[in-house]
Amino acid sequence: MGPDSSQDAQTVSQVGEFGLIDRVTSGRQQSPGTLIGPGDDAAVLAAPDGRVVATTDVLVEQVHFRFDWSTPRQVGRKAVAVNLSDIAAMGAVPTGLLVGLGCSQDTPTEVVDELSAGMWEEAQQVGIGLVGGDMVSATALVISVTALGDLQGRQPVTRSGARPGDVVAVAGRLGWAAAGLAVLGRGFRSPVAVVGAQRVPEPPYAAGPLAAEAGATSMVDISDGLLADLGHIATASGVAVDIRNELLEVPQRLSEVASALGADARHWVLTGGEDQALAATFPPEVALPEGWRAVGVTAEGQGVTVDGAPYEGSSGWEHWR
Ligand SMILES: Nc1ncnc2c1ncn2[C@@H]1O[C@H](COP(=O)(O)OP(=O)(O)OP(=O)(O)O)[C@@H](O)[C@H]1O
Ligand SMILES: Cc1ncc(C[n+]2csc(CCOP(=O)(O)O)c2C)c(N)n1
Ligand SMILES: [Mg+2]
Ligand SMILES: [Mg+2]
Ligand SMILES: [Mg+2]
Repeated sequence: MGPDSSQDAQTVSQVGEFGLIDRVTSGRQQSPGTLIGPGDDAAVLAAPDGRVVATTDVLVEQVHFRFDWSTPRQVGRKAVAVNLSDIAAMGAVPTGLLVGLGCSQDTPTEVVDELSAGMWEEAQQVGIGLVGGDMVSATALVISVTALGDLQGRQPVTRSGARPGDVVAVAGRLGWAAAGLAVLGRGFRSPVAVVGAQRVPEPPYAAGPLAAEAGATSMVDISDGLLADLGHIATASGVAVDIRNELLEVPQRLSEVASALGADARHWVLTGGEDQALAATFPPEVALPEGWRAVGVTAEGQGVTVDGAPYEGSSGWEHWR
């Protein structure tokens, strides 16, 4: 953390808006592409490629995280990770982050310090920094992260380029965060791996640019569920997607948690969000890049099926549903 502008302060209202901004911005090492960082009316980042990739995801307390389930540092990491995975899903690398934070006046300054520390931790995994943001009073704790990225000369990999006959592949974990959500939801707080996955995703950041270089025809990150997010590729590309159960590994760890809870591990793998894995389609002649595994195929048609049949039940998370 940067220097404490008010050593004995307990809440954000005692430090004030600008004190809070000082706390989270001072003493931070920005990446060399940051021409102007926090402190002016806007940041200025180098855009080596001439194009800028931009994405925003908002996280709300009680909807996306709970402080009795996760520490503020873990929430900070997750808020950044879910945005960095969207950059990766375009085949880009991240260049900088902007963070909007809303919190009530009695929020302990330590919570903001730790959120900020978590965001910086995740940002530094990919060598970037927080170049700006905003702080406002709010009735619920809300975090809005905007990530910017660079395509490094590659074409963006959209959701709309899949062709019939492509191979559907994934990189990263599937179902782990959903299993962790089930564990936490039943009141267990044990630090098992799946709970760790729900608290802090580990998106396969490098797999996005690798897929783009290998010639992926479409790509998406899995925030809502494999079937739900492949549905966006199916719709945008005008193809049918079929997931093959025999290709879809259900990790032993998930099966163990599922049998302890009386749940279905395969359902978590097919429909669980928040692992921020990547799913992409590749022409059949392409060798899958490192970290990618085939899970299905595309065909003429529409919609997403599992072994040729529509999936019974919800295919993933949808707000307000
Ligand atoms: N309020 C909005 N105004 C304009 N565009 C929006 C708005 N909300 C979402 N979008 C756009 O709609 C598209 C789909 O958004 P969505 O949030 O579902 O994607 P995502 O961020 O990949 O998924 P998730 O939020 O589950 O991580 C994105 O291109 C997003 O920028
Ligand atoms: C307290 C609590 N309750 C439920 C969940 C589960 N959850 C929330 S949002 C989401 C999908 C991605 O969201 P978005 O589409 O906004 O990116 C999922 C699976 C959670 N993480 N924490
Ligand atoms: Mg979104
Ligand atoms: Mg996404
Ligand atoms: Mg979503």
